[in-house]
Amino acid sequence: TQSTRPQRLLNAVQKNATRGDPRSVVKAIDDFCRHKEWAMNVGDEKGCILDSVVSEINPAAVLELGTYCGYSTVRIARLLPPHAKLITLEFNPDFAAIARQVIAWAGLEEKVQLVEGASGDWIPKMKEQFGITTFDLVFLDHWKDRYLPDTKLMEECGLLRKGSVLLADNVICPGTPDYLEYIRSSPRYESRYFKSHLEYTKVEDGLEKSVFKG
Ligand SMILES: O=C(NC/C=C/[C@H]1O[C@@H](n2ccc(=O)cc2)[C@H](O)[C@@H]1O)c1cc([N+](=O)[O-])cc(O)c1O
Ligand SMILES: [Mg+2]
Repeated sequence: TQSTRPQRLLNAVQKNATRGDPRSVVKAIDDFCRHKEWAMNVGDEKGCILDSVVSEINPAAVLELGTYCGYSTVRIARLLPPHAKLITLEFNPDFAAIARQVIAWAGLEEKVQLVEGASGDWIPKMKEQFGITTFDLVFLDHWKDRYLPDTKLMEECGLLRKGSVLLADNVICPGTPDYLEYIRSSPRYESRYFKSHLEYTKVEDGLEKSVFKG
């Protein structure tokens, strides 16, 4: 049977990365996507911006929307302090199965809770299911038309506190125009655009960092 791209990406990790070494897992995926098959990971260039935002916040509770193969999950989790938790939501069970193995290869299972299902269903259940009060950081990288409804849902569910940071991938390419319009015009957020490039290409893309004012 034909393998899928996520399966080939996992094979590249298992072949080229060292177990328990998150940096080598990140490098193996970037090498695979740059030289073998493009895949929609945040990538190394935008990944460095992600790293700096995570390190600046030093978050105890992180939510990632859109795990895919677990590339950004590993990038974020490797920087978290002990006892910090990253909850990552993945809708596609095949992607989730691959991501679990990538996260395990990096040795980060203790810090990551991968939850299968739709963000719209799970966001309202975060508090009761996972004992979350608020998230210090949310990384949005799932379906682009879900960024805005899910942000409004997180506000309504009281999952954001004064100072919570939303970091959104792909605000230029593929683009999230309704989200950008909302977040940049809302008095409840301080937003800043980090110009970069679409992963593994020269096309412009960037990350929007938005701090919730409460
Ligand atoms: O489309 C993009 N991303 C959509 C990601 C979607 C992921 O989020 C999951 N999800 C998890 C929970 C949900 O509720 C819904 C989906 C989906 O099952 C998928 O794993 C994209 C596209 C390009 N591109 O160049 O075309 C570049 C990028 O960086 C991108 O992120
Ligand atoms: Mg993306």
